[in-house]
Amino acid sequence: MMSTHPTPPQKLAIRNLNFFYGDTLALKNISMPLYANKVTALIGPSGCGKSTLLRVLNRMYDLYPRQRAEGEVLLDGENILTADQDLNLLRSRVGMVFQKPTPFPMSIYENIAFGIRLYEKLPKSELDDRVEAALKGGALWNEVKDKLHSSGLALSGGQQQRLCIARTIAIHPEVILFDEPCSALDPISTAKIEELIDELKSSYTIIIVTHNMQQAARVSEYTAFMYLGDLIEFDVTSRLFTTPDRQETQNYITGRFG
Ligand SMILES: Nc1ncnc2c1ncn2[C@@H]1O[C@H](COP(=O)(O)OP(=O)(O)OP(=O)(O)O)[C@@H](O)[C@H]1O
Repeated sequence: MMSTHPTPPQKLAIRNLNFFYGDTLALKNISMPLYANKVTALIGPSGCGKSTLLRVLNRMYDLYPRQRAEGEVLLDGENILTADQDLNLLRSRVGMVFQKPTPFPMSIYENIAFGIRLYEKLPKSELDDRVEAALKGGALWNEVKDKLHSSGLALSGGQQQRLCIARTIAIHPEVILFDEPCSALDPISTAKIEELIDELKSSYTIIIVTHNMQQAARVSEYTAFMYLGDLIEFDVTSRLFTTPDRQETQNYITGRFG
């Protein structure tokens, strides 16, 4: 049951979503809102379907045979699961940051410019400005401004993850999906990414998968608890972590399983 907070506008609305890996049903009739300019955390034990749900939101699963979704995912009211979607356009609107930092084997500058060029033809000076703005948005500019042409792979893990975030925001998405973005990072880098997520939500709608319940409690306004492909409970984070409606949620957040 939702508490009585006024609800913000929905950027995405998931309606009666089923997801199949071959014949296996991995998401079972999921319905939930994803609110604009808020951070929503997806939590639950391993294998419950968190990553699967995230991969539906930008049709990432379309890259694989025998994976399919049924139901509706409305982005600004339009169902993105239809066959006629322009998937390149969709993925530019719904960006994704993965668990392991995955910079391209090219310079820091090119890591950002590459994605922009896929969508836009800009004169050099404008491209430079966009690269700078993206690196600033990724809270990385000060650390790399004097070495833009050295390899992105030479950065630390935490810097590489911020480079990946900068690369994602460089193409001006509306939604950013984070799949356990801090699990390969040390506590200081983790704190930086969490701070960054907090800043990014003023411009983007953010969904984050995390195994770390403290992290979910710190960064998100809404939390969805999933178990075995079901959405067990969705609520305002502070409420879900203090007075959940469901016994399964209570068991999970108190560490009794998972
Ligand atoms: N490529 C695949 N083919 C078949 N089944 C899959 C595939 N990927 C995931 N699954 C199954 O779908 C279910 C949900 O997996 P998913 O990776 O979404 O869970 P998760 O909650 O993200 O787990 P974790 O926290 O361990 O990353 C699991 O039962 C898993 O075994």
